[in-house]
Amino acid sequence: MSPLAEGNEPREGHPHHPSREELEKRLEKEREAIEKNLESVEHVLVVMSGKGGVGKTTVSVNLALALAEDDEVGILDLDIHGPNVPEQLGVTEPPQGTPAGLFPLSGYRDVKVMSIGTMLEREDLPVLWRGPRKSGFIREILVKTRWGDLDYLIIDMPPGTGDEVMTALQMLPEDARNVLLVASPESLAFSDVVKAGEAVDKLEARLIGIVSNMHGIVCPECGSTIEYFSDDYSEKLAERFDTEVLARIPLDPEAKRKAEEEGKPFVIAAPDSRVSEAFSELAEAVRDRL
Ligand SMILES: Nc1ncnc2c1ncn2[C@@H]1O[C@H](COP(=O)(O)OP(=O)(O)OP(=O)(O)O)[C@@H](O)[C@H]1O
Repeated sequence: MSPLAEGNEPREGHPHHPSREELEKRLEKEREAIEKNLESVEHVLVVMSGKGGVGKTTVSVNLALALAEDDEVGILDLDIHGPNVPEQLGVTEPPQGTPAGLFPLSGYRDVKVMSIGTMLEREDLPVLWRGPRKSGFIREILVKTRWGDLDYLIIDMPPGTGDEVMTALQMLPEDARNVLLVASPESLAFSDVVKAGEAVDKLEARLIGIVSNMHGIVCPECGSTIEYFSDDYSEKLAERFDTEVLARIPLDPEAKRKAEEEGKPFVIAAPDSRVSEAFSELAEAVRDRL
């Protein structure tokens, strides 16, 4: 409802607060544009987590690269406050903006990247935006990005279930609302991931599975994976949401060292590591479920 009584709108050229109906119409038009825009994309996968730092971006980037071994892949980074995707995929230039839309640049393995990370004037300054501006930005990116033909588009969300997640899931067409939840085997993250799982349901999205990150540690001496929790909370999550743990990604110190040294993701810097193997398994499971 407009704050002004109906029949008493501001004069032409005066500040105008759009009514709920006007807003709904605008959103509907944008939804249609997004649907049209995604016609050239075969599958969309939204990567979410309930908690920061569990490895959502690591999973998005390495999964994208594992899929890109055989398929055309794009990645949309919607983590407005911590956009790390371009850097991890070796993209430093901003996307090409033309009247026909925004054209993503390609990183390693030709993965197409779209992120606010390469659009900012100053990388060292924070983005201090309130909810409506973030939502507007996400809608604009979804409307304007020209992905071209893709087999998979991975969307890396910020942690939690805030404005960005709600906007993206509400604007995506129904068949694009496929969610992969990143969890960890420990109890600490459990209740937060449960909330994210509940949000998936409320936002009428489809949970395709759970990935348990930092699941055990790879012994640098013998190469076996050492479990360090007696209970597996990712399994409990899968039971709760009637889904499956699609992959268990270990913490691999040796792969991490190589990745740090080269400044590249695990799958590129340490292709033969246990962690890269786990990402290939995840890619297979994702292919099966989409
Ligand atoms: N399986 C793993 N093995 C080793 N290190 C990992 C693994 N997964 C993630 N990390 C490291 O943990 C840190 C956090 O990961 P990442 O940035 O992917 O988390 P995130 O959930 O996206 O964080 P944010 O909440 O900031 O969005 C990074 O330094 C990453 O390299």
